[in-house]
Amino acid sequence: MRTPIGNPPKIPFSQSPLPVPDLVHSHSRNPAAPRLMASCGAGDAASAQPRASISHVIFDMDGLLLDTEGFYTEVQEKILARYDKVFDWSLKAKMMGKKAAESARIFVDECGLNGLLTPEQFLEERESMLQALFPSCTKLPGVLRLVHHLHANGVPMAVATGSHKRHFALKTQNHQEMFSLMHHVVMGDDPEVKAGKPSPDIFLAAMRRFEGGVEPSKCLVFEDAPSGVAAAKNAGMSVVMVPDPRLDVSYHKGADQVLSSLLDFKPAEWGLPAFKE
Ligand SMILES: O=P(O)(O)OC[C@H](O)CO
Ligand SMILES: [Mg+2]
Repeated sequence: MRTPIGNPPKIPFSQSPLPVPDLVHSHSRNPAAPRLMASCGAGDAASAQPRASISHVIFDMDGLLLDTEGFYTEVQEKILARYDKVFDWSLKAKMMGKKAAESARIFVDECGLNGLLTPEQFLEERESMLQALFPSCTKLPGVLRLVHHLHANGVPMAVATGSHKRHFALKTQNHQEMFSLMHHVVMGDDPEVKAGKPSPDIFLAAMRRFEGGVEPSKCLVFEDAPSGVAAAKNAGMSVVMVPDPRLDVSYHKGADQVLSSLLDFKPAEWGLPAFKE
């Protein structure tokens, strides 16, 4: 019998103890799956006082701009199956968004593989499978519309990804036009990024590279991972979370806003130019 890893969520989405969650069915990664959308704090309506006065935007990449998280899951499931164990979303939540070496250490420790597999062997083993999958990744719903809208309105944008340079090149090779609209990209192997998310390093580095100087309170981060949401808050920034519906809702509470999809994002709520519908 296979051994589940970690502690699978015990609270189904429909019985969440969090306040005022709305079930939404539109625009999800998997249209068949209802998704949870929770709004925290003031400013739900575009006509109300903005939640913040945002001037600059920083996007996470994996699982937010590009649909690559499923590739990591698929490959890690294959590796664990060899040890007669199953990969689950409580482990996924701990690994996602982190630098490769950090998430490899978590994988080995949490799965009880010490003595059987080193983090380095894990990374080596998954590498060829990931390299084959990355170039086929697609953009997530609402990404292009939002990036084009912000660019057309002169809002400076950057990307802050735990991904290292080689993987970034493979993932983005078919999305050059979109990435060319970013002012800059900061990757996990950048010398200024001493520690991965949830450290604020990567978001602070991304902020410093904008021209003209900008304060954290003027930056809005878009993230899908719990570690990324924590990193943005540790950097003193506002954060919109667009989580996978399989992620337990307890991970939503650090975010300033939780959306089902970027298609649900309303720029005016954040003091940004509204979409012209
Ligand atoms: O989510 P990102 O873009 O920070 O990427 C982190 C890892 O590469 C994948 O979880
Ligand atoms: Mg991510």
